[in-house]
Amino acid sequence: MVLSEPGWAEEQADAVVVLKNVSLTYQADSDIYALANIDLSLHEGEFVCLLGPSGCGKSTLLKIVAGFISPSAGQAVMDGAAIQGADWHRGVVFQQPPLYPWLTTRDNVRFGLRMRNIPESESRQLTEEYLRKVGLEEFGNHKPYELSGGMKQRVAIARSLVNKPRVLLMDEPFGALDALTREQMQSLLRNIWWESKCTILFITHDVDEALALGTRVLVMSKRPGRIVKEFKTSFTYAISGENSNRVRYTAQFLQAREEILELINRQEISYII
Ligand SMILES: Nc1ncnc2c1ncn2[C@@H]1O[C@H](COP(=O)(O)OP(=O)(O)OP(=O)(O)O)[C@@H](O)[C@H]1O
Repeated sequence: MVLSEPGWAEEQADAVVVLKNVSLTYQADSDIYALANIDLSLHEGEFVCLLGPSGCGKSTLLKIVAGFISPSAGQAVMDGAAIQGADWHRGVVFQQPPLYPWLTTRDNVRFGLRMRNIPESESRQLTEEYLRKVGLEEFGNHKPYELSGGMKQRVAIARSLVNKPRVLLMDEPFGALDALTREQMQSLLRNIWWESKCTILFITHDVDEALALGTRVLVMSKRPGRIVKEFKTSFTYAISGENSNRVRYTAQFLQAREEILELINRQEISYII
């Protein structure tokens, strides 16, 4: 594993999304400085995990990339054009999947395709393909209340992926799941990422999850959030192979884990002081 500080210049090549000197201030009773001077590039096919103390601006950063909010300063760009509003090229998955309770699994997955007026036969074929990919082909006619938490999250993932987005933005998608389901979902996501080659930005509070999935792990400072350290990682490849769990106990994995935890804890402590 190579450890290195974030470098703006070297990150420009083959970037899908670029945030350049982005800051975000929420206008509340008093101004809330959520993000400060963020320089970040997401490259084609990367799996970038974002960690940091609670309230440091992770979701804010993701919302800027999604196009839900605009930076107060700086630029957010995708494929060379300013990000302006939400767009199906950037799929978003939240911790609590906002599924339509009155629609079946199949219709929830198809919803975005219908909005985009994709022809019926193509939409049907894509929906079945993605239901299969997330292992829900037998639950197409179920309503959300008939599904477990992990299954609902599978629907949310399929609903985003069915649009074949170039970028998938995930805000603590497995945070509410039990440990076993969480590991199964990580494995499912890793396979989908590998197969689809889409670029993923993934927020988590779980250092092990970030190291097990990411090809790059970014650690943010306390608010106003800045990216303070970047770890290039490749554990995800080994974990996808045989004897996967051994990787989690290797010296490299444990060292990276300790370093990241120490960085975050340092931020949390100085935040309290
Ligand atoms: N719409 C808003 N209006 C005002 N302040 C906001 C708004 N959204 C977020 N904030 C504030 O901005 C800061 C960053 O919030 P954000 O949700 O981005 O942090 P986070 O790192 O994702 O937090 P957590 O890890 O706890 O989910 C927090 O202090 C939060 O209270």
